[in-house]
Amino acid sequence: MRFGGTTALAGVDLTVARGERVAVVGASGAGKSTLLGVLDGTVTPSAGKVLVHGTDPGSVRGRELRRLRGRTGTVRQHLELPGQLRVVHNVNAGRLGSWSVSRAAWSLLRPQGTAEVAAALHRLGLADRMYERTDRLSGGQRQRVAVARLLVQRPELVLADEPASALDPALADTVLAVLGELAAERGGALVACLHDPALALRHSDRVVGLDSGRVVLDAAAGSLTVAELERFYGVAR
Ligand SMILES: Nc1ncnc2c1ncn2[C@@H]1O[C@H](COP(=O)(O)OP(=O)(O)OP(=O)(O)O)[C@@H](O)[C@H]1O
Repeated sequence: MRFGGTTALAGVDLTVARGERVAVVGASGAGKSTLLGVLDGTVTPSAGKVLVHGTDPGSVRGRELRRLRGRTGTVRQHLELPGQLRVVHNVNAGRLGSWSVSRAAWSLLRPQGTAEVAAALHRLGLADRMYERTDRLSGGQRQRVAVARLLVQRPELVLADEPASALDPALADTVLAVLGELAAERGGALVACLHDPALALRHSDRVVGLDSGRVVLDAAAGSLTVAELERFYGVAR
């Protein structure tokens, strides 16, 4: 993947299998977010081939593309949750793709499927925030709303870009555990970019390390130590 004169990903050859929880690690600018973008179809690779759920996203259109996209869910680093909407609407946005236009429109007046929204928020410690305006929440609370959105979407492939960056250690563990469970519920996979080496090792089966867009580490999480991983973040302790 090239952006003008910058090579963000080069020669990446990677297969993620069902049931895997993969932590993607690497220093800032290593290509982690670009890799997730290529997987969820928001970044079109300048060369090479990507298959998601066995399909090249660039080869399908219309309903087939929407169905394919519905099977992948992403929590982004700079998530854009419309602040003026209440939490319930932002969570329900996760399943707009599976609703009719009339149901989606009606839901803005009378929120639909609130039991599932409440259950998702409860899982993330936000049970009492369902009808609050999203812009009244803290950064960490908004991050969890974005995760709740994935819980109601129920994707098979769960992609997360620093999903715990604004959270305290206990909540970071909760969110990573919930994301792993979500992928497992559909027999899918979790691919998460994580800056915290200990968190990455606790919540992944496999660690993929990027350096200047290349895969320089691909190992079982159980075979790595926190100290070894810190090297990939340029962290000196
Ligand atoms: N839309 C873009 N336009 C131009 N360059 C880009 C774009 N997106 C990424 N890049 C460049 O590609 C490289 C990889 O960026 P990427 O965001 O994937 O890194 P990262 O590992 O996710 O970093 P961080 O940990 O800081 O989020 C960087 O050099 C970045 O400047």
